[in-house]
Amino acid sequence: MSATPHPAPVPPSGASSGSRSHAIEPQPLVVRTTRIDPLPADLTALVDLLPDTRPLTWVRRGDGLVGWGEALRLDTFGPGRFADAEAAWRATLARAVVRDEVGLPGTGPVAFGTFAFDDGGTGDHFDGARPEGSLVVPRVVVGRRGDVSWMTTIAPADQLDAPGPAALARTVREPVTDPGRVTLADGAVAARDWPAVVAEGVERIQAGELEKVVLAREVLATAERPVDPRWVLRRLADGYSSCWTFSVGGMVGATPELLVRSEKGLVTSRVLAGTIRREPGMSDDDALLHAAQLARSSKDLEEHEFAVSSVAHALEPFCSSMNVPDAPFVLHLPNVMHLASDVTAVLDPGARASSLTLAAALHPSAAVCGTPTVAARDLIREIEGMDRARYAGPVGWVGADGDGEWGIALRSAELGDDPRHVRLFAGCGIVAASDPQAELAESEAKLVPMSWALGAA
Ligand SMILES: C=C(O[C@H]1C=CC=C(C(=O)O)[C@@H]1O)C(=O)O
Repeated sequence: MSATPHPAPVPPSGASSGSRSHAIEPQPLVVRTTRIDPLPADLTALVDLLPDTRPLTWVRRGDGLVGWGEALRLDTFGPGRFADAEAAWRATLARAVVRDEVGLPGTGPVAFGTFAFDDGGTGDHFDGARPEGSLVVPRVVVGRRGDVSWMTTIAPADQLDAPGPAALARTVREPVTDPGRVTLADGAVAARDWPAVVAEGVERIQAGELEKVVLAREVLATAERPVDPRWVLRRLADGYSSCWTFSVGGMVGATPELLVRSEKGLVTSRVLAGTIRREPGMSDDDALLHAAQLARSSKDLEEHEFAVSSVAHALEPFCSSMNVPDAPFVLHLPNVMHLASDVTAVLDPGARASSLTLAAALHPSAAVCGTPTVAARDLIREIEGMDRARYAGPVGWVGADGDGEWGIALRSAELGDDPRHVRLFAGCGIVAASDPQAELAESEAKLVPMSWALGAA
């Protein structure tokens, strides 16, 4: 096992140590979950609890988890980034002392995680200095599921805080600030040059090297004032409430794509691929016409089929039965519509697979990489011209029993070390019939949630 644990110092608000410590054996964690009064029902209620430092978030339609502070961080590197994280999480749990008075998914010990798209196998970007995977165990987690709300406090045994609502009161919560004027600029590949990258992808597909590749681009945002992640999270949770709004390790976004949810033996994956733009102010009638056009588009249906089969194929070894819909439905979002399929399966108890194991097996699906996987990943490394970092990688949470939820970090951005700088990402599935200029327009539409959340659009 090669995870690097970062034991917490003694922070009043649970802030991270940020330093590396290879040899320190972390203290066992003491975990306590208690029920708290129902939280207000508005969408951003959970997000509004967050302090401004390194907020952890996984919320949808007002339910989910938020966390802060760092009881422990487990950083992993290279191709073993998932397996090492899983082993380190299990070892942490084996020594933990847990009192869970609620007993729902997301109560008890929880780790939020984020993983890089690429395994760091090759390339100039991978210098071994930046982890390709991180699990963060917060000091405080607040969760809500329907009308049940809870709080979990997690602390190394030698740093116990008073549990329960007192932990909320102790949190230093600065007022949420807006980033001021935000300007956008080209990233590693300029927007005007990106269609040529797509054209190269199309050519390679037409030459028979592969069937589908997902190519992405970045846009760099510079804000007048430091970007407060809570500003972005609130707006995303309000404006994209059917998506999963996340914030882990500086990656923030509102993803419509659920890589996997594993809950009490039932596995769900929402697979998306195939997109049509939704113009601002489009009438409902026009939206329906667009939806019908998307549902009939052979190019989009082909793109979608690759993604669905990659998910079904990856889940199969872990499941005793599976339902793969015959045809996709159209998912309506404020900026785009997608072809979507909800794949459901029953976990084979003999496989003993956690949600993290399933996420590792599913990643990278053809919704973010391509078909065949290795050829597509190699082409991405060769022609995309940027470091995806954690864009399009798994992001989510895992609990003590291995159940959890992992999204794909899409419609996302990376908050920089300089808090005024943000990298926004968007990618498009490319097949033989793709048109580079139309893909550029599609990527612009996929950038809308983050640029809007920043106030740049
Ligand atoms: C890669 C992205 O979207 C994927 C998910 C849904 C639809 C997609 C598409 O139609 O190309 C992409 O496969 C992205 O948003 O950056």
